[in-house]
Amino acid sequence: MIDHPVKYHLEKKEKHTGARLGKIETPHGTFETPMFMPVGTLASVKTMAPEELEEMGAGIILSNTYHLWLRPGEDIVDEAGGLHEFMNWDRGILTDSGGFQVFSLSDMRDIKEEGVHFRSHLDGSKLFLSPEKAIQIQNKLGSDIMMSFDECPPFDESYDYVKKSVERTSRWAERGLNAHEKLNKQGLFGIVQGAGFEDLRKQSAKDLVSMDFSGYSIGGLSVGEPKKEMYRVLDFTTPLLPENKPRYLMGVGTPDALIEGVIRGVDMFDCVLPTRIARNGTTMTSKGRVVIKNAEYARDYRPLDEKCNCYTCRNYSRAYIRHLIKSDETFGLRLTSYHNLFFLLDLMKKVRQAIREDNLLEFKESFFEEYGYNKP
Ligand SMILES: O=c1[nH]cnc2cc3nc(NCc4cccs4)[nH]c3cc12
Ligand SMILES: [Zn+2]
Repeated sequence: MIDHPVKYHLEKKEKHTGARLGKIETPHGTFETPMFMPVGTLASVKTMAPEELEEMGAGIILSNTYHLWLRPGEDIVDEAGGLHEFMNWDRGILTDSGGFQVFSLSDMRDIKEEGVHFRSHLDGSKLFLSPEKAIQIQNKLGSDIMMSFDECPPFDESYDYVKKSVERTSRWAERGLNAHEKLNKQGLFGIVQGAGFEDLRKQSAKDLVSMDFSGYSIGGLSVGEPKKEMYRVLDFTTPLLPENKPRYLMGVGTPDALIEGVIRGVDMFDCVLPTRIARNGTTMTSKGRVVIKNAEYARDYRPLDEKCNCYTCRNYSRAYIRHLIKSDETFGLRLTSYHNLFFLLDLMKKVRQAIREDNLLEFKESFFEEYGYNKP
Protein backbone atom coordinates (compact mmCIF):
# COMPACT_ATOMS: atom_id res chain seq x y z
CA MET A 1 0.00 0.00 0.00
CA ILE A 2 1.83 3.14 -1.16
CA ASP A 3 1.13 6.52 0.45
CA HIS A 4 -1.06 8.13 -2.22
CA PRO A 5 -0.17 11.80 -2.93
CA VAL A 6 -3.74 12.16 -4.25
CA LYS A 7 -6.44 11.24 -1.74
CA TYR A 8 -10.24 11.17 -1.95
CA HIS A 9 -12.43 12.04 1.01
CA LEU A 10 -16.06 10.89 0.72
CA GLU A 11 -18.18 13.52 2.53
CA LYS A 12 -21.76 12.42 1.85
CA LYS A 13 -23.82 10.03 -0.24
CA GLU A 14 -27.00 11.44 -1.83
CA LYS A 15 -30.03 9.68 -0.38
CA HIS A 16 -31.86 8.65 -3.57
CA THR A 17 -29.03 8.10 -6.12
CA GLY A 18 -25.43 6.87 -6.41
CA ALA A 19 -24.20 10.47 -6.26
CA ARG A 20 -21.48 11.42 -3.74
CA LEU A 21 -20.14 14.66 -2.37
CA GLY A 22 -16.40 14.55 -1.78
CA LYS A 23 -13.03 16.27 -1.83
CA ILE A 24 -9.96 15.32 -3.84
CA GLU A 25 -6.68 16.26 -2.16
CA THR A 26 -3.72 16.91 -4.49
CA PRO A 27 -0.22 18.39 -4.08
CA HIS A 28 -1.71 21.62 -5.51
CA GLY A 29 -4.80 21.92 -3.37
CA THR A 30 -7.98 20.17 -2.30
CA PHE A 31 -11.04 20.47 -4.52
CA GLU A 32 -14.74 19.61 -4.17
CA THR A 33 -16.33 16.83 -6.17
CA PRO A 34 -18.32 16.21 -8.30
CA MET A 35 -16.25 18.52 -10.48
CA PHE A 36 -15.88 19.55 -14.10
CA MET A 37 -12.29 19.93 -15.35
CA PRO A 38 -11.62 22.40 -18.20
CA VAL A 39 -9.37 21.02 -20.92
CA GLY A 40 -6.10 22.78 -21.81
CA THR A 41 -4.67 20.27 -24.29
CA LEU A 42 -1.58 22.30 -25.25
CA ALA A 43 -1.00 23.80 -21.77
CA SER A 44 -3.63 26.47 -22.30
CA VAL A 45 -7.42 26.38 -21.83
CA LYS A 46 -8.06 28.08 -25.14
CA THR A 47 -8.36 31.91 -24.86
CA MET A 48 -8.53 31.81 -21.02
CA ALA A 49 -5.97 33.32 -18.60
CA PRO A 50 -5.25 31.31 -15.41
CA GLU A 51 -6.69 34.16 -13.31
CA GLU A 52 -9.98 33.86 -15.21
CA LEU A 53 -10.09 30.08 -14.67
CA GLU A 54 -9.42 30.62 -10.97
CA GLU A 55 -12.12 33.32 -10.67
CA MET A 56 -14.72 31.01 -12.29
CA GLY A 57 -13.84 28.30 -9.78
CA ALA A 58 -11.83 25.79 -11.82
CA GLY A 59 -9.85 23.48 -9.53
CA ILE A 60 -8.21 20.85 -11.75
CA ILE A 61 -7.53 21.39 -15.48
CA LEU A 62 -6.36 18.89 -18.10
CA SER A 63 -3.38 18.82 -20.42
CA ASN A 64 -2.36 16.15 -22.89
CA THR A 65 0.80 14.06 -22.67
CA TYR A 66 0.73 13.18 -26.38
CA HIS A 67 0.49 16.78 -27.57
CA LEU A 68 3.09 18.17 -25.12
CA TRP A 69 5.48 15.30 -25.84
CA LEU A 70 5.38 16.18 -29.54
CA ARG A 71 5.42 19.94 -28.96
CA PRO A 72 7.27 21.58 -27.15
CA GLY A 73 8.63 18.27 -25.74
CA GLU A 74 8.55 17.17 -22.10
CA ASP A 75 12.18 18.28 -21.55
CA ILE A 76 11.34 21.93 -22.20
CA VAL A 77 8.39 21.75 -19.81
CA ASP A 78 10.65 20.02 -17.26
CA GLU A 79 13.38 22.65 -17.63
CA ALA A 80 10.73 25.37 -17.23
CA GLY A 81 9.93 23.87 -13.82
CA GLY A 82 7.03 21.66 -14.89
CA LEU A 83 3.56 22.40 -16.23
CA HIS A 84 2.40 24.52 -13.25
CA GLU A 85 5.35 26.91 -13.69
CA PHE A 86 5.22 26.76 -17.48
CA MET A 87 1.55 27.80 -17.70
CA ASN A 88 1.40 29.82 -14.46
CA TRP A 89 -1.34 27.60 -12.95
CA ASP A 90 -1.00 26.81 -9.24
CA ARG A 91 -4.03 24.58 -8.80
CA GLY A 92 -4.54 20.99 -9.99
CA ILE A 93 -3.39 19.53 -13.30
CA LEU A 94 -4.38 16.13 -14.69
CA THR A 95 -2.72 14.65 -17.77
CA ASP A 96 -4.09 11.96 -20.04
CA SER A 97 -1.52 9.26 -20.90
CA GLY A 98 -1.40 9.67 -24.67
CA GLY A 99 -2.88 6.32 -25.62
CA PHE A 100 -6.25 7.74 -26.58
CA GLN A 101 -4.70 10.59 -28.56
CA VAL A 102 -2.56 8.13 -30.52
CA PHE A 103 -5.66 6.17 -31.51
CA SER A 104 -7.76 9.25 -32.26
CA LEU A 105 -5.17 11.54 -33.84
CA SER A 106 -2.46 9.69 -35.71
CA ASP A 107 -2.63 7.04 -38.44
CA MET A 108 -1.93 3.92 -36.47
CA ARG A 109 1.09 1.76 -37.28
CA ASP A 110 0.59 -1.11 -34.88
CA ILE A 111 -0.11 -2.08 -31.29
CA LYS A 112 2.40 -4.51 -29.81
CA GLU A 113 2.77 -5.92 -26.29
CA GLU A 114 5.68 -3.55 -25.65
CA GLY A 115 3.68 -0.48 -26.75
CA VAL A 116 2.33 1.40 -29.77
CA HIS A 117 4.27 2.32 -32.89
CA PHE A 118 2.71 5.20 -34.85
CA ARG A 119 3.39 8.32 -36.90
CA SER A 120 3.22 11.84 -35.51
CA HIS A 121 0.09 13.68 -36.67
CA LEU A 122 2.28 16.77 -36.99
CA ASP A 123 5.11 15.66 -39.30
CA GLY A 124 4.58 11.94 -39.89
CA SER A 125 7.78 10.99 -38.04
CA LYS A 126 7.88 7.49 -36.51
CA LEU A 127 7.16 7.39 -32.77
CA PHE A 128 6.81 4.78 -30.07
CA LEU A 129 4.83 5.09 -26.84
CA SER A 130 4.88 2.50 -24.05
CA PRO A 131 3.45 2.35 -20.52
CA GLU A 132 6.88 3.21 -19.10
CA LYS A 133 7.43 6.08 -21.54
CA ALA A 134 3.98 7.54 -20.85
CA ILE A 135 4.71 7.50 -17.11
CA GLN A 136 8.16 9.04 -17.64
CA ILE A 137 6.74 11.88 -19.78
CA GLN A 138 3.97 12.64 -17.26
CA ASN A 139 6.50 12.71 -14.43
CA LYS A 140 8.56 15.26 -16.39
CA LEU A 141 5.42 17.33 -17.07
CA GLY A 142 4.80 17.30 -13.32
CA SER A 143 1.00 16.89 -13.43
CA ASP A 144 -0.68 16.10 -10.07
CA ILE A 145 -2.81 13.28 -11.49
CA MET A 146 -1.46 10.96 -14.19
CA MET A 147 -3.21 8.35 -16.31
CA SER A 148 -2.07 4.81 -17.03
CA PHE A 149 -1.30 3.98 -20.65
CA ASP A 150 -4.32 2.22 -22.09
CA GLU A 151 -6.01 1.18 -25.30
CA CYS A 152 -9.45 2.66 -25.92
CA PRO A 153 -11.04 0.24 -28.43
CA PRO A 154 -13.94 1.36 -30.64
CA PHE A 155 -17.21 0.88 -28.70
CA ASP A 156 -18.55 -1.48 -31.39
CA GLU A 157 -15.39 -3.63 -31.53
CA SER A 158 -15.86 -7.43 -31.28
CA TYR A 159 -15.99 -9.19 -27.89
CA ASP A 160 -12.82 -11.18 -28.66
CA TYR A 161 -10.86 -8.07 -29.64
CA VAL A 162 -12.02 -6.14 -26.55
CA LYS A 163 -11.22 -9.10 -24.26
CA LYS A 164 -7.64 -9.24 -25.53
CA SER A 165 -7.36 -5.45 -25.38
CA VAL A 166 -8.60 -5.31 -21.76
CA GLU A 167 -6.07 -8.00 -20.75
CA ARG A 168 -3.25 -6.05 -22.40
CA THR A 169 -4.42 -2.74 -20.87
CA SER A 170 -4.26 -4.45 -17.44
CA ARG A 171 -0.71 -5.66 -18.14
CA TRP A 172 0.20 -2.13 -19.32
CA ALA A 173 -1.32 -0.68 -16.13
CA GLU A 174 0.89 -2.96 -14.00
CA ARG A 175 3.98 -1.95 -15.97
CA GLY A 176 3.11 1.72 -15.59
CA LEU A 177 2.58 1.33 -11.86
CA ASN A 178 5.96 -0.39 -11.50
CA ALA A 179 7.67 2.38 -13.49
CA HIS A 180 5.82 5.02 -11.46
CA GLU A 181 6.56 3.70 -8.00
CA LYS A 182 10.22 4.57 -8.42
CA LEU A 183 9.16 8.18 -9.09
CA ASN A 184 5.93 8.45 -7.10
CA LYS A 185 5.51 12.22 -6.77
CA GLN A 186 2.02 12.25 -8.21
CA GLY A 187 -1.22 10.32 -8.16
CA LEU A 188 -1.70 7.63 -10.82
CA PHE A 189 -5.14 6.48 -12.00
CA GLY A 190 -5.97 3.16 -13.65
CA ILE A 191 -8.34 3.33 -16.63
CA VAL A 192 -11.16 0.78 -16.78
CA GLN A 193 -11.94 -0.50 -20.26
CA GLY A 194 -14.22 -3.21 -21.66
CA ALA A 195 -16.45 -1.30 -24.13
CA GLY A 196 -20.10 -2.30 -23.55
CA PHE A 197 -19.40 -5.82 -22.22
CA GLU A 198 -20.31 -6.21 -18.52
CA ASP A 199 -18.02 -9.19 -17.88
CA LEU A 200 -15.03 -7.44 -19.49
CA ARG A 201 -15.69 -4.25 -17.51
CA LYS A 202 -15.81 -6.42 -14.36
CA GLN A 203 -12.51 -8.09 -15.31
CA SER A 204 -10.85 -4.75 -16.05
CA ALA A 205 -12.07 -3.18 -12.80
CA LYS A 206 -11.01 -6.26 -10.76
CA ASP A 207 -7.51 -6.22 -12.27
CA LEU A 208 -7.02 -2.49 -11.65
CA VAL A 209 -8.55 -2.36 -8.17
CA SER A 210 -6.13 -5.12 -7.10
CA MET A 211 -3.24 -2.82 -8.12
CA ASP A 212 -4.25 -0.06 -5.66
CA PHE A 213 -4.26 3.07 -7.86
CA SER A 214 -4.93 6.54 -6.41
CA GLY A 215 -8.12 6.73 -8.45
CA TYR A 216 -10.00 5.10 -11.31
CA SER A 217 -10.93 6.47 -14.72
CA ILE A 218 -13.75 4.99 -16.73
CA GLY A 219 -12.43 4.91 -20.29
CA GLY A 220 -13.76 3.62 -23.56
CA LEU A 221 -16.83 5.86 -23.40
CA SER A 222 -17.91 9.12 -25.00
CA VAL A 223 -16.48 7.80 -28.25
CA GLY A 224 -19.65 8.09 -30.32
CA GLU A 225 -21.79 5.45 -28.58
CA PRO A 226 -25.44 6.36 -27.80
CA LYS A 227 -25.80 8.13 -24.42
CA LYS A 228 -28.11 5.35 -23.20
CA GLU A 229 -25.27 2.87 -23.82
CA MET A 230 -22.88 5.04 -21.82
CA TYR A 231 -25.37 5.19 -18.93
CA ARG A 232 -25.90 1.40 -19.12
CA VAL A 233 -22.15 0.82 -18.84
CA LEU A 234 -21.88 3.26 -15.93
CA ASP A 235 -24.74 1.50 -14.13
CA PHE A 236 -22.66 -1.67 -13.76
CA THR A 237 -19.15 -0.16 -13.73
CA THR A 238 -19.08 2.50 -10.99
CA PRO A 239 -20.29 0.02 -8.30
CA LEU A 240 -17.21 -2.11 -9.08
CA LEU A 241 -14.90 0.74 -8.04
CA PRO A 242 -13.85 1.43 -4.43
CA GLU A 243 -16.00 4.00 -2.63
CA ASN A 244 -12.93 5.68 -1.10
CA LYS A 245 -11.24 6.48 -4.41
CA PRO A 246 -12.20 9.11 -7.03
CA ARG A 247 -14.00 8.00 -10.20
CA TYR A 248 -13.27 9.96 -13.39
CA LEU A 249 -15.42 9.64 -16.52
CA MET A 250 -13.18 10.68 -19.42
CA GLY A 251 -14.34 13.03 -22.14
CA VAL A 252 -17.78 13.90 -20.71
CA GLY A 253 -19.50 16.17 -21.39
CA THR A 254 -22.79 17.82 -22.04
CA PRO A 255 -24.95 19.15 -19.16
CA ASP A 256 -27.28 16.11 -19.23
CA ALA A 257 -24.40 13.60 -19.33
CA LEU A 258 -22.68 15.35 -16.40
CA ILE A 259 -25.82 15.08 -14.26
CA GLU A 260 -26.50 11.47 -15.33
CA GLY A 261 -22.86 10.59 -14.57
CA VAL A 262 -23.03 12.13 -11.08
CA ILE A 263 -26.24 10.21 -10.37
CA ARG A 264 -24.29 7.02 -11.21
CA GLY A 265 -21.47 7.82 -8.81
CA VAL A 266 -18.93 9.63 -11.01
CA ASP A 267 -16.83 12.35 -9.30
CA MET A 268 -14.71 13.91 -12.08
CA PHE A 269 -15.41 14.89 -15.68
CA ASP A 270 -13.56 16.62 -18.50
CA CYS A 271 -14.61 17.72 -21.97
CA VAL A 272 -13.38 20.02 -24.74
CA LEU A 273 -17.03 20.87 -25.54
CA PRO A 274 -17.36 24.26 -23.76
CA THR A 275 -14.36 25.88 -25.46
CA ARG A 276 -14.76 23.96 -28.74
CA ILE A 277 -18.38 25.03 -29.40
CA ALA A 278 -17.61 28.54 -28.12
CA ARG A 279 -15.28 29.00 -31.06
CA ASN A 280 -18.18 28.82 -33.49
CA GLY A 281 -20.40 30.95 -31.28
CA THR A 282 -22.50 28.20 -29.71
CA THR A 283 -23.24 28.83 -26.04
CA MET A 284 -24.97 26.82 -23.31
CA THR A 285 -27.60 28.65 -21.27
CA SER A 286 -30.15 27.58 -18.64
CA LYS A 287 -32.74 27.64 -21.46
CA GLY A 288 -30.74 25.49 -23.84
CA ARG A 289 -28.19 26.31 -26.53
CA VAL A 290 -27.98 29.82 -28.00
CA VAL A 291 -26.17 29.89 -31.37
CA ILE A 292 -25.23 33.53 -31.22
CA LYS A 293 -24.59 33.96 -34.97
CA ASN A 294 -28.31 33.48 -35.63
CA ALA A 295 -29.98 36.62 -37.05
CA GLU A 296 -32.59 36.54 -34.28
CA TYR A 297 -29.95 37.88 -31.84
CA ALA A 298 -28.87 40.89 -33.98
CA ARG A 299 -31.03 43.26 -31.90
CA ASP A 300 -31.18 41.21 -28.73
CA TYR A 301 -29.70 43.41 -25.99
CA ARG A 302 -30.13 40.85 -23.19
CA PRO A 303 -27.22 38.84 -21.77
CA LEU A 304 -26.61 35.32 -23.09
CA ASP A 305 -28.29 33.94 -19.97
CA GLU A 306 -30.28 36.20 -17.62
CA LYS A 307 -29.68 33.70 -14.82
CA CYS A 308 -25.91 33.63 -15.31
CA ASN A 309 -23.65 35.73 -13.10
CA CYS A 310 -20.48 35.38 -15.18
CA TYR A 311 -18.27 38.22 -16.48
CA THR A 312 -19.71 37.84 -19.99
CA CYS A 313 -23.36 37.94 -18.87
CA ARG A 314 -22.79 40.82 -16.45
CA ASN A 315 -21.20 43.08 -19.06
CA TYR A 316 -22.16 42.23 -22.65
CA SER A 317 -25.30 41.72 -24.74
CA ARG A 318 -26.14 39.00 -27.24
CA ALA A 319 -26.11 41.67 -29.97
CA TYR A 320 -22.55 42.67 -29.11
CA ILE A 321 -21.27 39.08 -28.84
CA ARG A 322 -23.00 38.19 -32.13
CA HIS A 323 -21.33 41.21 -33.78
CA LEU A 324 -17.88 40.13 -32.52
CA ILE A 325 -18.29 36.49 -33.60
CA LYS A 326 -19.63 37.51 -37.04
CA SER A 327 -16.71 39.95 -37.41
CA ASP A 328 -14.13 37.31 -36.36
CA GLU A 329 -13.16 39.51 -33.42
CA THR A 330 -11.15 37.21 -31.08
CA PHE A 331 -12.61 38.97 -28.04
CA GLY A 332 -15.90 37.30 -29.01
CA LEU A 333 -14.29 33.86 -28.59
CA ARG A 334 -13.06 34.85 -25.15
CA LEU A 335 -16.56 35.95 -24.10
CA THR A 336 -18.27 32.75 -25.31
CA SER A 337 -15.51 30.51 -23.90
CA TYR A 338 -15.62 32.24 -20.52
CA HIS A 339 -19.41 31.87 -20.33
CA ASN A 340 -19.47 28.19 -21.42
CA LEU A 341 -16.79 27.17 -18.91
CA PHE A 342 -18.50 29.18 -16.17
CA PHE A 343 -21.83 27.54 -17.07
CA LEU A 344 -20.50 23.98 -16.57
CA LEU A 345 -18.51 24.86 -13.44
CA ASP A 346 -21.59 26.60 -12.01
CA LEU A 347 -23.76 23.61 -12.97
CA MET A 348 -21.47 21.35 -10.91
CA LYS A 349 -21.70 23.78 -7.98
CA LYS A 350 -25.52 23.47 -8.15
CA VAL A 351 -25.22 19.68 -8.42
CA ARG A 352 -23.03 19.59 -5.28
CA GLN A 353 -25.64 21.68 -3.44
CA ALA A 354 -28.41 19.32 -4.61
CA ILE A 355 -26.42 16.38 -3.18
CA ARG A 356 -26.11 18.23 0.15
CA GLU A 357 -29.90 18.71 0.15
CA ASP A 358 -30.68 15.16 -1.08
CA ASN A 359 -32.73 16.55 -3.96
CA LEU A 360 -30.53 15.75 -6.97
CA LEU A 361 -33.38 14.08 -8.89
CA GLU A 362 -35.62 17.13 -8.45
CA PHE A 363 -32.74 19.34 -9.58
CA LYS A 364 -32.22 17.13 -12.62
CA GLU A 365 -35.90 17.29 -13.57
CA SER A 366 -36.12 21.09 -13.29
CA PHE A 367 -32.78 21.61 -15.09
CA PHE A 368 -33.77 19.23 -17.92
CA GLU A 369 -37.17 20.89 -18.27
CA GLU A 370 -35.78 24.42 -18.49
CA TYR A 371 -32.86 23.42 -20.76
CA GLY A 372 -35.29 21.72 -23.12
CA TYR A 373 -34.05 18.14 -22.74
CA ASN A 374 -37.62 16.90 -22.25
CA LYS A 375 -38.79 18.44 -25.52
CA PRO A 376 -39.59 15.71 -28.10
O1 LIG B 1 -10.54 5.40 -22.85
C1 LIG B 1 -9.89 6.46 -22.76
N1 LIG B 1 -8.60 6.43 -22.32
C2 LIG B 1 -7.85 7.56 -22.23
N2 LIG B 1 -8.33 8.78 -22.55
C3 LIG B 1 -9.63 8.89 -23.02
C4 LIG B 1 -10.11 10.16 -23.40
C5 LIG B 1 -11.42 10.26 -23.90
N3 LIG B 1 -12.12 11.35 -24.39
C6 LIG B 1 -13.30 10.85 -24.77
N4 LIG B 1 -14.29 11.58 -25.34
C7 LIG B 1 -14.08 12.98 -25.68
C8 LIG B 1 -13.37 13.09 -26.96
C9 LIG B 1 -12.40 13.98 -27.26
C10 LIG B 1 -11.90 13.85 -28.57
C11 LIG B 1 -12.51 12.85 -29.27
S1 LIG B 1 -13.67 12.06 -28.28
N5 LIG B 1 -13.42 9.53 -24.51
C12 LIG B 1 -12.24 9.12 -23.99
C13 LIG B 1 -11.77 7.86 -23.59
C14 LIG B 1 -10.45 7.74 -23.13
ZN1 LIG C 1 -22.63 33.79 -18.47
